[in-house]
Amino acid sequence: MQITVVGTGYVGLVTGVTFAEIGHEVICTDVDSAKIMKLSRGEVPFYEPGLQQLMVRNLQNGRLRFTTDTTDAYRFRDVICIAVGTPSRPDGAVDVSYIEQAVLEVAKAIEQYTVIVVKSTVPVGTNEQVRAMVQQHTNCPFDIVSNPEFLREGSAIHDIYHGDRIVIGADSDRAADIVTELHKPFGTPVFRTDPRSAELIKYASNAFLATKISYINEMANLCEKLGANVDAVAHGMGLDRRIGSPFLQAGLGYGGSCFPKDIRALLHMAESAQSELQLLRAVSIVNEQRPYVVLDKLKQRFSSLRNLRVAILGLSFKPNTDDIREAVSLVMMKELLKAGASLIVYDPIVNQAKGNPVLESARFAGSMKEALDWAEASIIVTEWDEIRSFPLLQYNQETLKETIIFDGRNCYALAEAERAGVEYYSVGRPAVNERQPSHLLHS
Ligand SMILES: NC(=O)c1ccc[n+]([C@@H]2O[C@H](COP(=O)([O-])OP(=O)(O)OC[C@H]3O[C@@H](n4cnc5c(N)ncnc54)[C@H](O)[C@@H]3O)[C@@H](O)[C@H]2O)c1
Ligand SMILES: O=c1ccn([C@@H]2O[C@H](COP(=O)(O)OP(=O)(O)O[C@H]3O[C@H](CO)[C@@H](O)[C@H](O)[C@H]3O)[C@@H](O)[C@H]2O)c(=O)[nH]1
Repeated sequence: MQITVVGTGYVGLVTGVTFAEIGHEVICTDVDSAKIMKLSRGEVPFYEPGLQQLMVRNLQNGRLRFTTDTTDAYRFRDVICIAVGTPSRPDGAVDVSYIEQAVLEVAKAIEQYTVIVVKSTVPVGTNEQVRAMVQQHTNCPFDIVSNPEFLREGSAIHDIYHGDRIVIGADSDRAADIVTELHKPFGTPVFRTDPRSAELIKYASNAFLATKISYINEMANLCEKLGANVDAVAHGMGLDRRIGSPFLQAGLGYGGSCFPKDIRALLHMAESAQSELQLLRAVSIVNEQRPYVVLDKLKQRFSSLRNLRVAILGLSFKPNTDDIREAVSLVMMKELLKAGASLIVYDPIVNQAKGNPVLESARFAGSMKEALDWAEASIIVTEWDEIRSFPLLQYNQETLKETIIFDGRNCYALAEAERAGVEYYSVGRPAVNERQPSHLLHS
């Protein structure tokens, strides 16, 4: 099929490249001309494992191309997928202006029956609004299909090939058949429904996953009071197939470009519809407290954080991505700087401030060792493989002094910390080699 993907961010680019890989003729377009130039040269502007290789292969075989020319991109296509951003407004509502702008350009350009697929995460009712907008600007026949995306950053290619479902929200059987056909080579089960339900499935799914995370994080708080181990609790719970083990990893909570934004959006949608989502409100509050749970441990250990040298290990909102949107590392750094601490940061991929004011106030280390050499306390924020597999024994041996470890992602077994003789604080588990509060280390 002749496909166009609008927006070359994490979703758009991965979608375009994988559609080309399964045999479609794909054009990707973006308003950001610098990005399009970069992509045309075969350079992926962000870090996503496996994407570069797949993209270059499809550029070379001619099934994939990039352009800023919207007439070229929209005129004679079977399917146009919209994958532009839908950020939060200050009140939590979704800013759909990028969708509106993209759709307007599509409506003005199409010259044959076209299926317009909305892949972006959009509030319930948006697909209907989009239909009305397109109708006003074209006499061409068209259909709108809601087709929310469920990929995760860091494992996006894997997720596209091994998805649990493809949701198709359409009023037209003809359009739903085309979108089903489009995805057929992936072999993923298809669920067809109406557009409003499809739109809500996306938000309800993200909110449910976030609920699992906040639930286990509250259990972690309780474990600390009762002397239980949250990793054992999560494991034992997850063995029940009705519960399942994914998304029960306690820690610093969820961040990223989706969960926080989508939960704000769902709360806003519910409020506008005079429907109260009490559970989801609590999920969000629990999540906002997570960085402070670990920061409080630091405050208890050191009576003052002033001039304390702290290493932040991991900056991205999760491993295997360079995305720092709503990353918990930024909240923690801001609070530590406010308390007068000095920071060194290390992340295997995020190695510059990217114009972020919080990151600009920290020193970047070129390696874990450099960060540990300098720091008196280390906070594990993102569980990159390199960070989680760093031998605990080396924390002290490398530095020839004691580095107190605050592990926000429970990367190490408690027995390992005991064996290594390190002073180790994690989440929802007893402390190892706990010492009394002191100023000594940084006096
Ligand atoms: N990031 C994820 O993992 C993920 C997963 C599932 C769903 N989503 C949803 O998918 C959507 C896109 O997310 P993202 O993270 O890929 O966004 P992104 O911010 O990384 O990229 C969006 C791209 O759209 C481009 N754009 C904006 N207006 C445009 C227009 N009129 N024409 C052409 N291009 C335009 C921007 O320049 C940018 O390159 C959002 O609704 C998001 O909630 C994201
Ligand atoms: O047990 C867990 C699992 C995740 N997280 C955190 O939750 C956040 C989100 O993680 P993840 O869901 O793996 O990454 P995303 O790329 O944000 O993907 C989510 O958001 C996307 C955008 O909507 C959806 O498409 C995906 O299905 C959904 O998983 C990260 O900060 C993780 O550290 C935990 O704290 N504990």
